[in-house]
Amino acid sequence: MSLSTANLTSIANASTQEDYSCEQATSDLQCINDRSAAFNLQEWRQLERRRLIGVRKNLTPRQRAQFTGDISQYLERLLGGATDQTISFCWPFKGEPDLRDLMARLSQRNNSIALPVVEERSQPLIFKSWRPGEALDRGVWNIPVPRAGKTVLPDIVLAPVVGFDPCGFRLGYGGGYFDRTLAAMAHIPIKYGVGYTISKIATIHPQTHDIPMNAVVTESGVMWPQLQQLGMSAPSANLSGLGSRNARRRNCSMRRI
Ligand SMILES: Nc1nc2c(c(=O)[nH]1)N(C=O)[C@@H](CNc1ccc(C(=O)N[C@@H](CCC(=O)O)C(=O)O)cc1)CN2
Ligand SMILES: Nc1ncnc2c1ncn2[C@@H]1O[C@H](COP(=O)(O)OP(=O)(O)OP(=O)(O)O)[C@@H](O)[C@H]1O
Repeated sequence: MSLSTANLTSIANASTQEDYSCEQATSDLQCINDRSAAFNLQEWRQLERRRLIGVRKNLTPRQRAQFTGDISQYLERLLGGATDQTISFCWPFKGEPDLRDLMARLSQRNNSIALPVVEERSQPLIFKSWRPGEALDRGVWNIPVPRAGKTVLPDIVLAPVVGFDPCGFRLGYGGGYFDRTLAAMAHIPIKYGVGYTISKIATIHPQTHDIPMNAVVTESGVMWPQLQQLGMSAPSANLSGLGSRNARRRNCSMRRI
């Protein structure tokens, strides 16, 4: 038996409430698992993505501009001292924050800007260097990609979020591209999620392949995941398929520091 769309939607809605904790979300999932072995996490994620992109698209142009300005400022402060760093950004897509001005400012300060390219579906992304003003081509999903940049490995990866949770896990568009890419990189870059506060949910129900961000930057500030003490009323292992690599990140809060 699979869960009805109405049930999934009510769980998705409940999980957006501020006082709805990771623990609560996990025990709800246990409940669902008890009732139906067929709880479909992929289906749940798909619904959550659709809902969160809808919420994001409902921001007014004025709100979006205001939030984007605040996010850029927090990011600039966070990366302020950066020189000689390779920083990957994303060309704005589907209502993501538009960080093109920040790309230009950081580029002027001797950093290299890179943009991700989907060379092959379901494979890691590659990053190509790009300077503001240089030619772009239309890539997969029509997202602009550098025409002539060389392939680089970023020191800092800025990853737009469709959703994020207090443990710093992100939900993207469902291709698994950032997770695949980060898993394949020989040297581990600093990873910052970038998005709006309205995209925060109680948990993305992380799986073994999900790689958490070091911090998530929103218009409210730089949010750092804080792990709660282990062993505190942690439900039994293996809920929602949480792999051992991510098992420590079950119960977190986020702090602005
Ligand atoms: N601005 C930006 N550029 C980016 C990313 C991103 O998150 N933001 N990516 C980060 O990875 C890569 C592109 N990833 C994407 C993955 C899926 C879809 C997409 O639209 N997918 C379809 C179907 C998804 C599905 O399989 O269910 C859709 O949503 O209709 C778009 C971009 C590289 N460039
Ligand atoms: N390292 C990996 N190796 C192989 N498959 C992976 C890896 N990471 C993720 N995937 C697969 O990609 C699919 C989508 O993953 P997920 O739901 O985490 O996407 P997402 O985080 O929303 O997307 P994205 O990372 O592109 O923003 C899943 O089926 C998952 O198994």
